[in-house]
Amino acid sequence: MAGFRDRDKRHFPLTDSGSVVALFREQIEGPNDPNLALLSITLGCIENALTMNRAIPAAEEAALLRPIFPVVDLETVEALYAKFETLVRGSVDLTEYKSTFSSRELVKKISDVVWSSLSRSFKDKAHLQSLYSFLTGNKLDCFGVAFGVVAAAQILGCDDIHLALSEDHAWVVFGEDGTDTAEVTWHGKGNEDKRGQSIALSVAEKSWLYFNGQPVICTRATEVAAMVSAANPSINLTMDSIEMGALQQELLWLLHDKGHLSRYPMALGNLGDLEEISPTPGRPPPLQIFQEAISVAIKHYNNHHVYPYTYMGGYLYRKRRYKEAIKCWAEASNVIRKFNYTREDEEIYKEFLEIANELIPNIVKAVSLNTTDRVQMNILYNPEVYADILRFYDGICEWEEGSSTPVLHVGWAQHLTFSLNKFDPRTRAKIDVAKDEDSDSDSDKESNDENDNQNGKSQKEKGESGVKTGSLKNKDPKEALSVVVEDLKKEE
Ligand SMILES: CC1(C)CN=C(N2CCN(c3ncnc4sc(C(F)(F)C(F)(F)F)cc34)CC2)S1
Repeated sequence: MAGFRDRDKRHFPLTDSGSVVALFREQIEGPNDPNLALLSITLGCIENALTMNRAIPAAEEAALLRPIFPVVDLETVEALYAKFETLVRGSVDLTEYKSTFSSRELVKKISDVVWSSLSRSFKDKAHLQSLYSFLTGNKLDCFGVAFGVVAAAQILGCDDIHLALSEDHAWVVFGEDGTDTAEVTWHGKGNEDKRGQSIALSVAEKSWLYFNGQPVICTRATEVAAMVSAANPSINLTMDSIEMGALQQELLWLLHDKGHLSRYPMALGNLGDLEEISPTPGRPPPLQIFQEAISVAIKHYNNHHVYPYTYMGGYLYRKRRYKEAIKCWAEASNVIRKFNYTREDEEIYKEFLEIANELIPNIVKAVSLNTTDRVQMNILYNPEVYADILRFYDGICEWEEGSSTPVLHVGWAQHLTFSLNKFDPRTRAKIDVAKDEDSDSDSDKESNDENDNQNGKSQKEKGESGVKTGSLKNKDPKEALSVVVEDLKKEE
C-alpha cells in the first residue's frame, strides 16, 4: 500500500533539480513501488512554478537575481497528497469489491471519482497532466485522467491496475493476468467517452489509435516514465523553461539507465528531442536514441509504432539531411499501411499530411533552388529518394484501402505531383517498382484481417465498403500515380 513514508519526507524541502532526481531515484530503486501520487504532485508543483505566470523574460528575472528553481516544501506536497488520499479512500468502499483482482466495476468507480471532480473548463491547454493540476485546479487532460485513475488505484492497493498507452490514447489494463482492458478517459474532440468499456471492441477496427493490440503496457516504473514524459517545459508558444527541460531530461536518463524506457519508444523519442536542444556530455547523440526507439518498436511491438520514425525523420529534416529524412518517412508509412484509417486517427493523419504537403515539398523546393550544393541537388537525380517518396505514398494509399474513412483528397495529389515532377525524368525512369510479389504488406494486412477472412471477407472485399485507391505495387509508377490523381480529381 503506497503511503507518504518518513524516508520520502527526508528529501524535503526540494531546493534544486538534484534533490528532485534523488527523490525519484529512491522511489524507483524501491524496495516498494514508486508512489505515483507523491511524484506527480511534486513534479507538477515544480512545472507549475517554472512555467506558469513567468511573464517576465528570463533575462530580466535573472537580473532581479530571483531564484528560479522553486523550493518544494513538505507541507505543500503532504497537504495535496492527503487531499487526494481522502478523496479516493472516501469515495471508494473497497468492502464492496471482494475479489483479489480488480473488477471492471471497480475500475469504472475509480474513473468516476476522478471524472466527477473535474471542472468543465478547457481541456487541451498545457500543464494539465499532473495530480498537482487536478488537486489545485480540478483540471486534467485526457492523459492526466488516465494517469490519475492509476495513481488512485495504487492508493487503494489495486496493484493489478496499470496504464496502457498507444501513440494518441491511454487506457488501463487489470485483472488476474492483466489482460482485461477498460477505457477510463475521453479521446479527441467531440467523441463520446467510452469509459468502462473494454478496448477489444475498438481494436476490431484495426485503428492506429488502439495500436491494433500492441500498446505500451506500463509497470509502476514505466508509469513514472509516462509522468515524466508528459511533463511540459513550455512557458508559452515561443519559450520553454530551461530548468524544467533539464529536469525532465535528467529524470528520463535516470529511468533509461534503470531500464524503464526499454519498452517505451515515445519516451526515448522525447529524450532524443531534449538531447538535440541541450546535449548531455557523455550521453549518446539524438540519432542513436531515436534508433533505439525504432529498435524497441521493432522488437517489442511488431513494428506497429509510427512515431519512432517521425521523431528521427523530423530530426534529420531539421539537420537538412533530407535523403535520410525521406527514408524515415517511407518507413513511417510502411507502419501506417498495416492499419485501417478510422475517424479517431486524426493525430496521425495530421502527421502524414504535414510530411506530404509541407516537409517534402519544402525539400524539393529547397534543393531545386539551391543549385550550388551538389549533394542536396543530387536528391532530384537520386532514384532511391524518388523510390522512397513513392513508398511513402504507397503506404498511405494502402492505409486508405479498406478503411471506412477516406485519407487522400485532391490537395494531396497537387503536392504529390509537385514533388514528383521536380525529379529528373531519367531518374524517374530508373526505378523498378516491385511487381505484385507476396510482399509483407499483404501478409501484414491479411494477418490483421484474419478474422475478416474467417468470416469469408477478404481484404479486397472488405475494401469494397471502404475507399479504394490505386496502390502502386503492380503498376508502372507514372501510370499508377495518374490513376490516383484522376481518382482524386473525380472526387473533387
Ligand atoms: C514525432 C512526434 C510528432 C513528436 N512528438 C510526439 N509526441 C509527443 C509525446 N507523446 C507521448 N510521449 C510519451 N508518452 C506518451 S503517452 C501518449 C498518449 F498515449 F497518446 C496519451 F497518453 F494519450 F497522451 C502520448 C505520449 C506523444 C507523441 S510524436
